[in-house]
Amino acid sequence: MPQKNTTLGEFIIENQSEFKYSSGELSRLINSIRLAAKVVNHEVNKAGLVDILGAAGDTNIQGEDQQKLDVFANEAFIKTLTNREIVCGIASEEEDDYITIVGRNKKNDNKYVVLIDPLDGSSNIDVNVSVGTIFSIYRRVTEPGTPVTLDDFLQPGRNQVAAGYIIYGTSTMIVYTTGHGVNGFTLNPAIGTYYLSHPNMKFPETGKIYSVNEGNYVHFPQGIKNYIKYCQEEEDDRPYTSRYIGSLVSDFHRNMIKGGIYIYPNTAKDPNGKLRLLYECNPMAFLAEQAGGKASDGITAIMDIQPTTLHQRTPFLCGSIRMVEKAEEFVKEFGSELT
Ligand SMILES: O=P(O)(O)OC[C@H]1O[C@](O)(COP(=O)(O)O)[C@@H](O)[C@@H]1O
Ligand SMILES: [Mg+2]
Ligand SMILES: [Mg+2]
Repeated sequence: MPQKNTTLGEFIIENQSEFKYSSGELSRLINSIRLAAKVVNHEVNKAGLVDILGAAGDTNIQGEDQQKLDVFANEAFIKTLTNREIVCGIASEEEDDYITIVGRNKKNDNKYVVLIDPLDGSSNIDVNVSVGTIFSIYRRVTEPGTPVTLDDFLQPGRNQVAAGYIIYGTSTMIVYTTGHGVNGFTLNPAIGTYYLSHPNMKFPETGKIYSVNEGNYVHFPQGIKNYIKYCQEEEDDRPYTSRYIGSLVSDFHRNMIKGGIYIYPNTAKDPNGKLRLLYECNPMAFLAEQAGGKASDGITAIMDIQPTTLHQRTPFLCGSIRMVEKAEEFVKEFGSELT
């Protein structure tokens, strides 16, 4: 068990050998994400004082109004990763297409691709509610020395070599996995160092919290409607408590610590769900499974879905294993079709 208060830098080095390709590249990659997260954290913490609140004036490929902080975070992560010569490609929620990084030596020999949601919970930026960054890392499938292709990004979640999130909340934390459990590190802002504060994080097997935007209830599939009614019944350990921050990272983080389920189903407005498979659902699913939880679209495990497009969406159920299993029972019995 890792020692509490180990710094993130020490932890990365100590655990490098766990990683089957351990040539230090992945460690350098995680270190770069740590650096970019500090840059973004610095801006988030003083958001009201600098011109970083509000819309940036453009829309992204999802048709969403980009917030200034979406654009700032996107640029910070892309710049930091590009300058460190460790990735051969980056895909982002805020970029229409993937970015090819040939590298200073123009040899395309870097081995990893990174997919990011630079700023998660954009609707909460202007109201000082916690937001995050989500990242997913794969080893490329194409030969090093050749340009990266879409195939390097459209890999099933099972192929992830690392994934995690940064939460910019009452404290700033990095929570990640390389397939050997989930660990959380808290930033000591006075000295700019992350310390291991949450070793070996585990989802409680069950919980009493459900997180869903009930404002969309009438547009939910019957199975999800019935599961929400089940959560609200006066029976056994129910009713559960409804908690919904509206930032996936923050709702996930709370549920992983306290036990709970997060649901964003398909709706009339979003027939394939709202959340993006590659840079929201896959990384959270990897963390969930590594922490003993579960993540599916109601029927199929998220990490078993074969992606077909960069920004594809999926219905998402994620959290404590017993709660996700129960919700899946309702989906199987009453269907995921829209009513
Ligand atoms: O406002 P809604 O429809 O409930 O959606 C909230 C969900 O959408 C998101 O904000 C989508 O992420 P982005 O902010 O990165 O676009 C999630 O963080 C959150 O869980
Ligand atoms: Mg998001
Ligand atoms: Mg986002």
